[in-house]
Amino acid sequence: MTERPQRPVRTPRPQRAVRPGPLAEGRASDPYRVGIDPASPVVPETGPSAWNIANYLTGFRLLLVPFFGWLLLTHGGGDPTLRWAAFAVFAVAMVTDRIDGDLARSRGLVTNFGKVADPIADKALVTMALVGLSSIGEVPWWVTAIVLVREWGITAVRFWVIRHGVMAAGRGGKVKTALQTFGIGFLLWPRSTLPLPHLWDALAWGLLGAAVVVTVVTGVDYLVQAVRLRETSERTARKRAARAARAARRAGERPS
Ligand SMILES: O=P(O)(O)OC[C@H](O)CO
Repeated sequence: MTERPQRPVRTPRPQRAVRPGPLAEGRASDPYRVGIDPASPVVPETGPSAWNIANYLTGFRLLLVPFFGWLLLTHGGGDPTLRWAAFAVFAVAMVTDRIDGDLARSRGLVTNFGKVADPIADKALVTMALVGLSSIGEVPWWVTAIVLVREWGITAVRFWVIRHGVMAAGRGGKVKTALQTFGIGFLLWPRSTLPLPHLWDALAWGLLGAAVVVTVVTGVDYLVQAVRLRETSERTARKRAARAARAARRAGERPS
């Protein structure tokens, strides 16, 4: 009987390191966990779970959006009681925005999930308010369009750069949200039923006008930050280094 030739023994290939997803709570040293908000506290080595009280509050705020919309739009926005109720729900939602941010910072519950979900919840509420007010003829559609293009455009930009780092809400964004909140809040009031309606009108429109300006300015600022983040991130640096190494290898292989 002839002996079968032995098959060469294969050495196992080294395993590639698994990189956490962009929303995974990596270690503080993980370049994928870069936040560009200098005010953000450093996430500890083993980051907090995304299932925490601050993120529950963000989820609660999202759940309030359809209820708020229903209160605003029922009877074409003409029922003063429902308008006050819509205002109250809007105010509660915006107060939770403040509370969840404070809780996350004071209890070390800042997560990448929260940094992305929190602005989305704010935008959902502002979208419902402005679309609702425009559809009942109380805010011009062009104002709503400018604000929504900026808000959802910046959300898209956040996902565009997410592999390079989490672009958390900056100070300008927070000022913008405060101006929008107060402007929209006053517009939700049934002002014609109040004493001095012109005064409330002037206050509401002044605040909303300022909000629109800050909304656009901070939108441009975020865009600049996003482009800079993509150009200077560790991920881009690693890609550049790998490309340079490949080019050097190819140059070395070329016959002289
Ligand atoms: O301007 P943004 O997109 O960062 O949003 C700011 C947040 O709404 C602040 O809570």
